[in-house]
Amino acid sequence: MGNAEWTTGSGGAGAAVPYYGVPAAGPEAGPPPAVRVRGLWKRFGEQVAVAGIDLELPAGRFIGLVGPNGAGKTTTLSMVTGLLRPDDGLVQVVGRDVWSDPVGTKSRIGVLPEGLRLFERLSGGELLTFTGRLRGLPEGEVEHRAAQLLDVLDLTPARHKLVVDYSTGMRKKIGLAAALLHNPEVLFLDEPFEGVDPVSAQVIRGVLERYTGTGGTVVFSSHVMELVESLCDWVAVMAAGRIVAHGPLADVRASARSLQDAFLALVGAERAGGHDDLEWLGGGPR
Ligand SMILES: Nc1ncnc2c1ncn2[C@@H]1O[C@H](COP(=O)(O)OP(=O)(O)OP(=O)(O)O)[C@@H](O)[C@H]1O
Repeated sequence: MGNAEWTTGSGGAGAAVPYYGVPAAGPEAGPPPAVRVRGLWKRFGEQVAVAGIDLELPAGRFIGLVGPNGAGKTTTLSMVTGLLRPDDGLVQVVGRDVWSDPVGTKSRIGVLPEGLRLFERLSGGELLTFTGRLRGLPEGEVEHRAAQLLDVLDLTPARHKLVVDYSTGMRKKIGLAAALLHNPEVLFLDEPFEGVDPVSAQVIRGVLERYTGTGGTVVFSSHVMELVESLCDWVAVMAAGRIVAHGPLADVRASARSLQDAFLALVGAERAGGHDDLEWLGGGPR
């Protein structure tokens, strides 16, 4: 382990959270982190979706937010990107308070949300033109960037096709193009590779690697540990509404053989094993 393990005091419930990165810097210590979250809570009725998390994600990294189903990843990303109002807590993105300065923040971020809703009756090309103009980009610049993004994402042949007729993977790619068009500082992606074929996944991956290689920050959620391990250099692990570990990939993985093993140890490997209650399944009585 590269850095000493220490506790953020996160969770609001007194939980000790392994943190493997550098200590939080004061306001005077250089550029702000891509994301800073303090005491973030969200409940849906009785259900606590996010239980008072603290989180600091450094800029310029490829960051994976991982966790089992229902861990609170989508709820967290929604609150961090200004799509869902927190019950309590502070969210800053590149030093700006998301909830007191939503317009300023949103001009600096790109978002590919879960269940992306697009303007179905526009073509892919029209969608990008519309998005670029909404973002306040000059017309010529929008056309230039849109043409390049369509080309890189293999969507040029489909640029005149209506979005409603796009496949799942094509929708992810046009959504990614729309999120990148204004060259955001931080890109948030909820399950960007879900339903995407391996060729398209490789294309998306190439675009994201180029983006982080030139200083952009990617924060994406995923269940696919192999993918996170091969792409990310920083990981945050969520379980039951809390951050259970975060830091550089190698440190979160620590001595485990893989991120998958470290993940199972962190979120409870016993859940992955015991199937004693299913004695009737398969060879049992019908
Ligand atoms: N709008 C909502 N109303 C009620 N409960 C909700 C709502 N959104 C999320 N939840 C609950 O909050 C918890 C966290 O959900 P969330 O979607 O954030 O998890 P997740 O980690 O993104 O899960 P998955 O990996 O399955 O997408 C779950 O128990 C979920 O049922």
